[in-house]
Amino acid sequence: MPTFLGPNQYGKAENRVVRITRDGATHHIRDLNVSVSLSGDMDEVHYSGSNANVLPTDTTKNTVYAFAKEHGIDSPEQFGIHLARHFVAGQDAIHRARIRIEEYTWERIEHSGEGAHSFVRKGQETRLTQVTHDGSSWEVVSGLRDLTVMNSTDSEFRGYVKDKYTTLPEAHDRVLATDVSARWRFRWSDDAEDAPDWEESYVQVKGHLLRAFAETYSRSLQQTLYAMGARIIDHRDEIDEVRFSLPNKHHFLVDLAPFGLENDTADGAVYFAADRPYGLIEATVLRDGREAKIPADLTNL
Ligand SMILES: O=c1[nH]c(=O)c2[nH]c(=O)[nH]c2[nH]1
Repeated sequence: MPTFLGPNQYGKAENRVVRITRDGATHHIRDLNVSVSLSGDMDEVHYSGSNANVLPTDTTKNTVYAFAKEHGIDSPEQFGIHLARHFVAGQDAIHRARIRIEEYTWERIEHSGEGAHSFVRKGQETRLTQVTHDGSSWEVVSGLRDLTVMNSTDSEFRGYVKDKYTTLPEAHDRVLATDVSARWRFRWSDDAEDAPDWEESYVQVKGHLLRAFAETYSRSLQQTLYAMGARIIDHRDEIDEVRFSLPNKHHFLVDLAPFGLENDTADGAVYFAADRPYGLIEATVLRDGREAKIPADLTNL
């Protein structure tokens, strides 16, 4: 045969599942986007069209909804683990399952009426997880995207390389803003070990990331990135690796001199918030002795 089949996977992408739990008049929402990718003995479906090993993608979709009802959704990670285990353990031909989940969070609307069943979608970050299972080992990489943060001072950028094309003035006091996209890999990889408390872990990791952003006097976004990753690794024993992709959301001082106005950071200034181009700062922070496994390009995860 002049050709042969390379890596392949299949499944149902972007199953939108909303699970309401009732606790008397108080309701709880979990709102997920779940993508299932399966791989294994799938040569024949590609070569000859035999579907003998193919669990339909439609069935994988149904499984997501049935599991949400039967088992509930304690955390995106736990839900992903449950699904991955089911597909690999339940089908001889399926050797590996990868479950990707995005979670959209809802905040309770405080009001003086009856019941606790009104929510407003939180505009902040999207929580993410990816669970991969091959029948024996696990990889859980969680994270977030679109967590927009800004420091209105305590940031500078100077002392950089200058060549004949450099025009950027040194900044002694600038705005530092970014949309944080981060992924962190858990050490847990074996059913036999105790799994982390996924909910607690997420809240704590996000808190450390934000506090490191706020508390680091920044000489560059690179330095701030490292401080955020190092703080997570230092405080969260369950995590071995953190990867960031941080667009530098540039805020340029507007030239108001033509209008006889000084525009100086020292007494509060007016900025032009540019949307593109943007600096893009990406790096991984690792626990000593560990290897980088999260893909360099987070759009692939
Ligand atoms: O924090 C920064 N890092 C850079 O590498 C860089 N380059 C640049 O033009 N501005 C900035 N800011």
